[in-house]
Amino acid sequence: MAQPDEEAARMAAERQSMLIKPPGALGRLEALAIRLAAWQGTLKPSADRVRIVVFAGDHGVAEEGVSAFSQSVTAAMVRQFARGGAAVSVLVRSLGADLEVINLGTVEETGPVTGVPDLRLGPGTANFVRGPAMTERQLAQALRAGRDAAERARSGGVQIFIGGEMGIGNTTAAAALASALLGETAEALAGPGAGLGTEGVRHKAEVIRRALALHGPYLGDPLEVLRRLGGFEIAALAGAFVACAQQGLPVLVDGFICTAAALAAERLCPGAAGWFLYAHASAEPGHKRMLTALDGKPLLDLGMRLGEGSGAAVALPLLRLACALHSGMATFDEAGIAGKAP
Ligand SMILES: O=C(O)c1ccc[n+]([C@@H]2O[C@H](COP(=O)([O-])O)[C@@H](O)[C@H]2O)c1
Ligand SMILES: Cc1cc2nc[nH]c2cc1C
Repeated sequence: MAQPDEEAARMAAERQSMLIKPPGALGRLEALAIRLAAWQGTLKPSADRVRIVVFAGDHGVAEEGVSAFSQSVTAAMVRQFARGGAAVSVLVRSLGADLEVINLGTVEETGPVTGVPDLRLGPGTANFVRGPAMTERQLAQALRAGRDAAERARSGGVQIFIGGEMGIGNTTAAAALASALLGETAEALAGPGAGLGTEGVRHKAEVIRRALALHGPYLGDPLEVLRRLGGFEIAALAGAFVACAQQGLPVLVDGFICTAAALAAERLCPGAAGWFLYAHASAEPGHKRMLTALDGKPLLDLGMRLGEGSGAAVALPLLRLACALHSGMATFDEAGIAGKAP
């Protein structure tokens, strides 16, 4: 695991105390700048070079009727990511960030989509109510795809890594995964996802309960939990997040599904979460429990529940502004302003 630079953190904290403001007056933006300084090993950090990697995949458990949308939406959205019409496409343009989209296995073929490598590991995962979601080989390949994306980002000079996901049914997989990892009930983690009503959420919790009963004896090992209950995109995110932590590349974690992947990453590689920031509180009710388990305090709470990395993209300007204030403000000495009253 990479280690943050504590000397850079100390110097950044000292600089914060010298800037022309009452100590602490910039609230959490101060701690954010200091953490980025420690992660980047520099007094004046920046969050200019950012990459969003969206992993897409379909879920066998969708056949249980756990989503308000049809699986064809997953492939359709992959095409939109590339064509520029999706929310994340607009956000990356607006932020000047890079976007990578990786199809790990949609039910519908997307056809050739410019700029989207087709790493399909199958036509979606298997239905985990009947057996494991992935084979060992599929899990290894998904983890590898995530690791490769993190390594490309690192070697490309990216300063902040954002993972995104697209997969109809993936809030069921994320809830099942988190339920197994946290020892929480299915009811505590099942929510509306992309748009279920009350009865739909009740059915979704029942489906998760059945899956947990089936896989129960094998849920002691986080890798096996990921293989049995996860998804291609969730495993890829977990692989990417572990690799980011190992290389010292900070991660801005998006919503419900990405946080489930962050939880899996922390269980696979304890200490990895030391490199994660949580962008926002998803409207999906179970998200809070995952954040509590990770001791994560989201930056924003806008009621978002889109995925695609969109919540992280929306939070990115806060990181940039924290860095700009930290680097650009004058110190009391420079401004010739007296400090505290004698
Ligand atoms: O990121 C979130 O917090 C979030 C919360 C609810 C839904 N989503 C998105 O909605 C899709 C999954 O919803 P569902 O109901 O099909 O499981 C998937 O493509 C996610 O990106 C995302
Ligand atoms: C249209 C649509 C877009 C999405 N983007 C991420 N998840 C999504 C789910 C749906 C249904």
